[in-house]
This record gives sequence, C-alpha cells and structure tokens, in this order.
Amino acid sequence: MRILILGAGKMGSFFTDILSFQHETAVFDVNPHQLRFVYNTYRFTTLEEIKEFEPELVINAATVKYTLDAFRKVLPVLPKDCIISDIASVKTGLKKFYEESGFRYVSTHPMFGPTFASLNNLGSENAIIISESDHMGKIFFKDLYQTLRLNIFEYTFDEHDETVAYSLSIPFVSTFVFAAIMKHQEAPGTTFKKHMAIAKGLLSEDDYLLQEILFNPRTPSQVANIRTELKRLLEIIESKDAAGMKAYLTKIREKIK
Ligand SMILES: NC(=O)c1ccc[n+]([C@@H]2O[C@H](COP(=O)([O-])OP(=O)(O)OC[C@H]3O[C@@H](n4cnc5c(N)ncnc54)[C@H](O)[C@@H]3O)[C@@H](O)[C@H]2O)c1
Ligand SMILES: O=C(O)C(=O)C[C@]1(C(=O)O)C=C[C@@H](O)C=C1
Repeated sequence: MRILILGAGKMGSFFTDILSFQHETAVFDVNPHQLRFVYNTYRFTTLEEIKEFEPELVINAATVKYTLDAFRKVLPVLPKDCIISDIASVKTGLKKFYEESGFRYVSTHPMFGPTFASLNNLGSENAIIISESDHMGKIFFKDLYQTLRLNIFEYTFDEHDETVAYSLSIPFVSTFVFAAIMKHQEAPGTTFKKHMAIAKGLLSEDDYLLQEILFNPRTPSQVANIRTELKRLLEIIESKDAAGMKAYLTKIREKIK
C-alpha cells in the first residue's frame, strides 16, 4: 500500500518506522530538518511529490495544533479514493472536518508515546479506534495495532473525548500541581524521584498538546474532583483525624483495585 505520513516528529517517525518494511511509505514535513530522522522511506517537501506518489492512505501525525491545516494543505492533491486518517490526542473539530471532506476517513488514538512507553514492547499499551470511521480504514489500523500487540478499544468521537478528559487530564493536572510546588531536593526519596521523572517527561511535551487535552470541554468537571478530594484530605490532615484517615485510605485502596 502507498502510505503518506504527515509530520516526521515523534509519532510520525514511529509510524514510518513500523510501516516502511511492508508498505511503500513517504513522509511529508513542513520542516525539512525533521526529515533527517526518518529512514527507508521517501522524504517529501512539496505537494507535487505527494501528487505523483498517489497515496492510498494518509496518516496525519502533524503537530496537534496543525492537524486540520495539514489535511487542508494536502487534500487537493490526493486521489479521491484515498483514505485519510489521524492519530490526534484531541479530536476537536475532526468529526465535522471529515464529514465535509468527501474522503473516506479513519481516526485512531494510540494511547502511548515515546516519552514514557517502550515502543518496541507495547503489549501493555492501548489504542482507541473511532467507531464512525470507514470500514476498510478500521481494518487497516486494527491489523496494525494487533501486530504491535496493543489492546484495542472502539469508541465514538464523543466517547473518546469523554475518556481522554478523564484518563489524560487527571494525571496531567496532578503532575502540574506536583511540579508547581516543587523545591529542589538534594536527597529525594524513591516516590519523589518517580514523580519527578513523570513531571519532566510530561513537561517536555508540546505546550499545545497539553493545553488542548486540558481545554477539552469535559475536563473541568474532572479537575474539580481533584479539588474536592484535596479539600477532604486537608480537613483530615489538619484535624489529625485518624479514623477519617483510615476510612479515606480504605476508600482509595478500593478505587485502585
Ligand atoms: N507524543 C505523544 O505521546 C502522542 C501520543 C499519541 C498521539 N499523539 C498525536 O500525534 C500527533 C503528532 O504528535 P507528535 O508528538 O509526534 O508531534 P511532534 O511535535 O513530535 O511532531 C509533529 C511534526 O509535524 C510537523 N508539522 C507541523 N505542521 C505540519 C504540516 N502542516 N504538515 C506536515 N507536517 C507538519 C512538525 O514539523 C513536526 O515535525 C499529534 O496529533 C498528537 O496529538 C502524540
Ligand atoms: O508520551 C507518552 O509516552 C505518553 O504517555 C503520552 C500520552 C500520555 O500521557 O498518556 C500523551 C498523549 C497522548 O495522546 C497519549 C499518551
């Protein structure tokens, strides 16, 4: 299959890497320097090259802020039967865009990235496939993700946004709060070091990616739960309420079972 990948960043180079052995791949990036890090693939910098390549599938791995721009730029040079796809962490605006595009589409979200996951062992990682997607497109990504041993879940666009509002924003916000009150530690303990590693990894991610995950309309109510729990915890701590503490620990241990 002829596959065009938009964006030669963290995820684009990963997808190029895994697809280039079985498919004819090409990578297009607006920043030609990024193309130095992709191998065994065509490296495109112009729309003419894309047109000539006649891709059958496009995987949009451009910076999340530019997902729609990247599509809009290449759509005019794609064959009409090409399937377009994205792997964006935030699906805002995509459903409408796809429906109006006239192209078959498939939207998925690999719930991992190179910051924390080991990309050569993804057996404990997950991927979401959006159920509104085209049948053939879904089959392609199901096969690919199965080959990577990922656990696959099928959600609608709405269910995806709801899940992400919880499963990304809660750890993100907890980590931001940890970082916000951070003081340099000369002799940190193990738990501190683990939190610190997460904070450093997370804060190395693209600002816009972090922002868009938190600006998901469903996020504020999730973050408000953190405030409620912190208030309760502070009451227990300030009043040295041993029974309250025990009950609280029992409650939260149940939660993580
Ligand atoms: N990083 C992660 O952990 C992760 C995980 C899952 C999904 N995603 C999603 O993958 C996508 C890419 O994220 P990333 O972390 O690889 O980003 P990245 O910043 O590492 O790379 C993005 C690349 O896109 C290029 N680009 C920008 N505009 C472009 C355009 N119009 N056309 C072509 N290329 C363009 C940039 O030059 C850059 O090389 C995003 O949609 C993100 O939400 C990221
Ligand atoms: O970079 C990583 O390894 C991640 O874990 C990335 C992570 C996450 O924080 O869970 C961040 C954004 C995604 O869309 C999916 C996963």
